[in-house]
Amino acid sequence: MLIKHGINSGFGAIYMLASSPVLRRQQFLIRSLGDYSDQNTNTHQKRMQGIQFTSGASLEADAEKVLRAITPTLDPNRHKGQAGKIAVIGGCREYTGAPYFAAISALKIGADLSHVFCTKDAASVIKSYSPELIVHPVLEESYSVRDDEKGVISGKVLAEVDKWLERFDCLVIGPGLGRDPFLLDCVSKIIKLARQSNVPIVIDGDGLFLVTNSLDLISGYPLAVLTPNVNEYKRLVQKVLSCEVNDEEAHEQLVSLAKRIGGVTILRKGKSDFISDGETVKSVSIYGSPRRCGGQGDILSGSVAVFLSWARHAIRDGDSSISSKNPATLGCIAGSALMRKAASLAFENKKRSTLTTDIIEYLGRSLEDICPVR
Ligand SMILES: NC(=O)C1=CN([C@@H]2O[C@H](COP(=O)(O)OP(=O)(O)OC[C@H]3O[C@@H](n4cnc5c(N)ncnc54)[C@H](OP(=O)(O)O)[C@@H]3O)[C@@H](O)[C@H]2O)[C@@H](O)CC1
Ligand SMILES: Nc1ncnc2c1ncn2[C@@H]1O[C@H](COP(=O)(O)OP(=O)(O)OP(=O)(O)O)[C@@H](O)[C@H]1O
Ligand SMILES: [Mg+2]
Repeated sequence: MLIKHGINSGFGAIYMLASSPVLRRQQFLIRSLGDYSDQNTNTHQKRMQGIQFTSGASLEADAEKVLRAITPTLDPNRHKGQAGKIAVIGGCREYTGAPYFAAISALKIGADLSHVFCTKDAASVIKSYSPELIVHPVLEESYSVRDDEKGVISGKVLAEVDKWLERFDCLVIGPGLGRDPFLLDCVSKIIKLARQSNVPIVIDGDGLFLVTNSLDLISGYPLAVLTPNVNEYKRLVQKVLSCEVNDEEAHEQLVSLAKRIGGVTILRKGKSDFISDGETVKSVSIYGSPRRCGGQGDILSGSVAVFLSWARHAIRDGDSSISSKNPATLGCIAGSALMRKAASLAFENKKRSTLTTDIIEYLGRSLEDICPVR
């Protein structure tokens, strides 16, 4: 309706409104949904349009449909690893919760193996949270490395990660990583290696601090997903677009941001989550939880990693219910929806005392409600 209204407003009205944010927004929506109106004229294409534009003029994604399309069936013929091998690069002296939340969420959703590459101090703590995680104490912070050893140690860190890299379906870089310059320098090299091997990467937390200051690391890599919260988004907009966040033209700004970083996918977290790959924008507004305890973004990053991997497989298998060819946007839609559904179930039960670990306990049931195991 919004679009028709905009088109039929008459030239005079359009002319008068030419500079208004409302009209610019309508024009943006028309551009963004261009494919949709083209498809409307062709019933076959319309039937085949699948996921991407099922909500008509609304930006709201049909997240349940995405979840059903990409979640693999539990097939007894499959072997360990085929449902996903995820690695989280994060965890330092200060933060051990964040990498744990991301890595355990990946397993609870259905990945087969979840690794964590962290500093030595963090490793035994993370192992003690869960025997399910495979923890590599390989990262080093400046305080434990002499200046003259830095080259050698950096080479060792890279070699340790490289041994495993091609086995992973997706890396999550940043939860609880910290901001130590030496450690971040090693992580920059890990990102370069991942790109060379075409391994998808979800960048969150301190990983966003790193890439915001070194955009070349991810620029032009379509298998990169950025999951900024309010602060992280503000820093990205300032750095990339050299302006402030503009909530009146939020969608246009998000699309421009993703485009300017060369078509990476950005999931802007907030009251509603907004997702863009520089071409389209989609929202996920499923009711979540009013509790804002720390760690929910970490659940999201681990979830997006799993769903992105599954979406890649579904697209490769030619699943006809998937019209989008971008596994990154599908992974974001699915991860966002599942996280919000789990948060709402946890809140129903625990109210004000809801914690991140409670939400993690509802990931399995939330997915089961949408895609029951057959
Ligand atoms: N258990 C663990 O191990 C966890 C570890 N984590 C890890 O911590 C690292 C840093 O990540 P981060 O999220 O604390 O950094 P960032 O976003 O810069 O926020 C810093 C401060 O900004 C503020 N602020 C926040 N939101 C705001 C808003 N909407 N609007 C306005 N202000 C807002 C607020 O401070 P306030 O202003 O309230 O004092 C907030 O404290 C990273 O590695 C991450 O993975 C987390 O994952 C949590 C669980
Ligand atoms: N106001 C809100 N209402 C409902 N859900 C929200 C709201 N803000 C964020 N969320 C949801 O919570 C999840 C985490 O977003 P948040 O902005 O808290 O990330 P974060 O700050 O990176 O978290 P973390 O503490 O893990 O670092 C996202 O899935 C998002 O959809
Ligand atoms: Mg965060």
